[in-house]
Amino acid sequence: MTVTVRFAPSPTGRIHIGNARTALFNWLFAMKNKGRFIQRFDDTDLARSKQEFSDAILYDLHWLGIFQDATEYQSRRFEVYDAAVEKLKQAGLLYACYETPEELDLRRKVRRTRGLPPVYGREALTLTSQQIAEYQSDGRRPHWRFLLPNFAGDPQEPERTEVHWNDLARGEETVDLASLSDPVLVREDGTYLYTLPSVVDDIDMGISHVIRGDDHVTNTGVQIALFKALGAEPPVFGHHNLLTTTSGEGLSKRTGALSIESLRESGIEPMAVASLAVLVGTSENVTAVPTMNELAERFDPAATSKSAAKFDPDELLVLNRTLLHHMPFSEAHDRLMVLGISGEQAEPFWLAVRGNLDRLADAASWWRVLREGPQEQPEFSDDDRDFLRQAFDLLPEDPWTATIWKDWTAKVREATGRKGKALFMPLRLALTGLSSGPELADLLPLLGREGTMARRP
Ligand SMILES: Nc1ncnc2c1ncn2[C@@H]1O[C@H](COP(=O)(O)OP(=O)(O)OP(=O)(O)O)[C@@H](O)[C@H]1O
Repeated sequence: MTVTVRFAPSPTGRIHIGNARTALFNWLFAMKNKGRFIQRFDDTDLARSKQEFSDAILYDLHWLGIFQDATEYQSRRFEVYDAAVEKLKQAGLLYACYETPEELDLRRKVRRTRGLPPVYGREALTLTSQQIAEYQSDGRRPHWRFLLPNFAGDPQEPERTEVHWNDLARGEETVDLASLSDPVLVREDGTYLYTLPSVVDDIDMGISHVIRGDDHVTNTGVQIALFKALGAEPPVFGHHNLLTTTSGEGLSKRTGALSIESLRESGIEPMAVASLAVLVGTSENVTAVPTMNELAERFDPAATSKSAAKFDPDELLVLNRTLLHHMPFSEAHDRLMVLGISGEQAEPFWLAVRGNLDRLADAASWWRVLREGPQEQPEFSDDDRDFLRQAFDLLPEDPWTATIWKDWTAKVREATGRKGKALFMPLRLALTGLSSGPELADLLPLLGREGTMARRP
């Protein structure tokens, strides 16, 4: 069996870190199993869905390192859903209901006072043709409910209303269909709710594994019943825990909180985002994983905890630094070019500064320091200025060797008697204008003798 997974967001805003967790779980699962990844846009709500959001979601996924084998739009597939509706009607599994929301509300209240579960009592199944004609002449249009089976496909156990599945992330799961109303699949105005298009597409697109957030656990019972009603074998399901903000609030595309776009714009590396989005809320340690292949090796859907996990963007900065500190020049090359960092010095420069970066773009300010000198002239005491002049006069002549920094500072130490911070700090300030930064032993060869002498106070 070919493993085929899908990520199916509604294109109603930019995706957030929780959506990214779902997309990554699917992508890593496909990677591990040499499977296919289908990007499917749940855009049946034509009023709220926008093409610009679908495009932006693809952009965000590509930035993260997720590449789809196919892209599908539910809004282009209405005939397929209409055909499934016909099939269900023919089988007597989709029935017309005429109740208004107020009438349904009243019935629920009555059921509650009688101690019955507040589910739909299937009253529409017993409507006479005269009652239906009356509703229709009143201008009422039906909505359509799916008749849930009162046994989970097993004629030997007609009393059983429970649906069981072995969840990839949560293990054995059970939903009791008796606790649910027959779900509405088609609204009065003929539009579809989420359930039917999703199941029809999963069948049509050969989805073997449905991996998504645990906000869908209850839906799964109904969906398994619908797969069976449409004559298909249900896929394997996996429901991972949701991510929340640090204060425990849920995420929504509509608020824009923790959007992938905002994380990218704040200069975070995609693999820092992916590492935290996948490993947080699991029994794995959260570390910066440099490549998707390595993350796929660490990924285990069964390692997720059952409760929601807090996503702390401050943790991203730590992971970001670790990734940058080890990032090879070949990986940084193109982005450094965009920052104007190129030429022979680009590689030694990168190796010198990467250990000091919070964000890759910060390399530009170090490049400026190197090219133009300190951006702010430091104030020196008379003592330090005398010391610096003496030190710069001791700068060895060309050609320099790899040990130039060691050689120079040894001479300075000997001549001035200064050592430790008293020796290094004025030199660092004179060379860079800053009190901390990359190893001066690495910067000095990049400055060259001329560049270094130009910084003599
Ligand atoms: N906070 C979250 N943490 C993890 N996964 C989530 C989270 N929110 C949504 N998902 C998952 O993202 C996928 C896409 O869902 P959907 O498009 O409905 O996103 P949403 O953010 O919940 O929706 P909305 O547009 O209503 O804000 C689903 O599989 C869902 O389970």
